[in-house]
Amino acid sequence: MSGVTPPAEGRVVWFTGLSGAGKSTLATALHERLVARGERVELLDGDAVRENLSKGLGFSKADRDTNVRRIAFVAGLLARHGVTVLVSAISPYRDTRDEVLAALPNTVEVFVDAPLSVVTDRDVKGLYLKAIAGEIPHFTGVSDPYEAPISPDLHLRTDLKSIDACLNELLTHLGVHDVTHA
Ligand SMILES: Nc1ncnc2c1ncn2[C@@H]1O[C@H](COP(=O)(O)OS(=O)(=O)O)[C@@H](OP(=O)(O)O)[C@H]1O
Ligand SMILES: Nc1ncnc2c1ncn2[C@@H]1O[C@H](COP(=O)(O)OP(=O)(O)O)[C@@H](O)[C@H]1O
Repeated sequence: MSGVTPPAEGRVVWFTGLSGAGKSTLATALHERLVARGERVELLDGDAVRENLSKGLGFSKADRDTNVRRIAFVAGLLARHGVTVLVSAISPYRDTRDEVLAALPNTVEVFVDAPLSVVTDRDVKGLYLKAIAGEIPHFTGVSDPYEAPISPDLHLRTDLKSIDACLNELLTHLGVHDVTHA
């Protein structure tokens, strides 16, 4: 047997919340900071995942659950090799979220939270207007459920705090002493 020590398991930081709540913004900012520190980190973002790993899936409960389980599977493979994995996905169903998080190592569940009125005003992708007009069926928060985490590791109110303030909370929670932005 060789004496190569396997890397310690990586963390999985799982961002959940409504469309437009700020998951991608915060996950991308955190990714940037961790990369700058030389950490091995990968971002699994809802949009990119749906264009590749989950291409063809829709937004029924069954399809969303499949999407979330696929993301968790890949996150687990990466984490096993010492990679920090940042997941950004609405992941609206509590039972599925709890199930996949329980099976992953070193998880941090981040509830990225802003009221529906705020995300509708932001309407980052112009989808809420269409969803409210009935043009997008099963739209989370409008015509499909979002089940908020009951006791997330971190609860970030993005309507009350700036991006920088949220990012600092994340870094503090992860125990990251940010030398690059001191
Ligand atoms: N019906 C419906 N409901 C919610 N979201 C919708 C829908 N149709 C398309 N979109 C766009 O898809 C993005 C959400 O994909 P996710 O993979 O994160 O969703 S899920 O976790 O499988 O529920 C989501 O992206 P984000 O805004 O980044 O959350 C939307 O842009
Ligand atoms: N504290 C905050 N954290 C994250 N995003 C914020 C915050 N405050 C305002 N925003 C804005 O909200 C929007 C969130 O969009 P996005 O990150 O794409 O959301 P999601 O990935 O959850 O769909 C962006 O335009 C971002 O600039």
